[in-house]
Amino acid sequence: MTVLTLPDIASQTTRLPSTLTWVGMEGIALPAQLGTRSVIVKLDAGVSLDDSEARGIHMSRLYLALSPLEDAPLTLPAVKDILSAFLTSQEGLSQHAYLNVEGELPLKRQALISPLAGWKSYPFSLCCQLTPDGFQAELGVTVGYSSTCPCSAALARQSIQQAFKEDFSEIPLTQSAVLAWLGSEEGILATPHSQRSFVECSLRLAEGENDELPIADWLESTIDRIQTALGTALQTAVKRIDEQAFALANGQNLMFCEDAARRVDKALRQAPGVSGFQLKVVHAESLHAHNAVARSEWNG
Ligand SMILES: Nc1nc2c(ncn2[C@@H]2O[C@H](COP(=O)(O)OP(=O)(O)OP(=O)(O)O)[C@@H](O)[C@H]2O)c(=O)[nH]1
Repeated sequence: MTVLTLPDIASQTTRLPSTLTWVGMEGIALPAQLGTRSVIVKLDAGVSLDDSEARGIHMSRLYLALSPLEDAPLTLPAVKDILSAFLTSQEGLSQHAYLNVEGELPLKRQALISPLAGWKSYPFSLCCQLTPDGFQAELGVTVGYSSTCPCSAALARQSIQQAFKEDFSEIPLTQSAVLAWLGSEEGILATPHSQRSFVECSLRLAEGENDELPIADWLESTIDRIQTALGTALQTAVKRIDEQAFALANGQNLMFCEDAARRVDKALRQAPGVSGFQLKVVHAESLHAHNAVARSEWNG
C-alpha cells in the first residue's frame, strides 16, 4: 500500500505577508474542576502570528495543549503552563499566548434564617496571557443582588406620614389604633421600588503567594466579599421567615447604583491578591424601562 504524504498548508508561505495579533480557536468545550465539581467551561485559545511570511499557525497543537486542564483544578499555574506550551508548540511563530476561560460557578447558598439552602450559578471569566512582558491574569465575575431606591423609600415614607396625619386627624392616638393602622394596607400605602441588580467586575490578579489558590476559591471569596458589602444577596430557597429577613436587609441597605458601586469598590480594594480592577453595577430599574449604571476602576 502506498502511504500518502498529507499536504500541510499551514507550513506554506503566505502571498499577503503581515503579522496577526491573535489566531486560534474560540468556544472549545472542556470539563474543568471547579471546587469539588466538574463543570463544562468554554475556552478561547490563541497565539500571535509574528512571522509575517508564515501561512498559518499549528492550530491542532493549541487544542492538544489544553488536555492538562481536563477534569483538573483550574489554577493560575496550570493556565501559565498551558500558555508556555502554546508558545513552545509554535516553533518561533508566536511570542504572545492567550487563554480565556468562561463558565459558571455553582455554589450552594444558605437561606437567611431557615435551615434551607439552594444553588446559585455565578458567571465568570478568566483571561490570561503570556507575553515577553510576563504573565497576566484577569478574573471576571457577575454577582446579582437586590437594590431598593433610597429616593423612592423617602417619598414613600413621606406619603405614609401624610396619610397618618389625615387618617388620625379625628381619631384618638391610641397604641392599638396606630398598631392596627400600621398593619393595614391603608397604612403602608406607598412602597419604594426595588430591582434585581448585578455587579460585573474584572480583577487583575497579582502574582505572588496566592498563585496556587484554585480559581474556584478566588471566585467564591470575591463573590462573598461583594455580597457582604451589599447586604442584599439574591436568595435561593425561601420561606416567609427568610422573606421577612430579606425585606429587612433591603430596608437597611437602600442603594442608588452609586452607593452600590462605592461599596463594592471599597470591598475589592481590600481583597488580598488583587492589584487592580474595573467594576460596573447595573440596576435594572422597575421605575424606568432603562438601567441605572455606575462604573469604577482602581489601578485600571
Ligand atoms: N492554521 C489554521 N488551521 C486550521 C484552520 N481551520 C482549520 N484548521 C485545521 O487545523 C489543522 C492544522 O493544525 P496543525 O497543527 O497545523 O496540524 P498538523 O499539521 O496535522 O499538525 P503538526 O504536524 O503538529 O503541525 C488542519 O487540519 C487545519 O485544516 C485555520 O483557519 N487556520
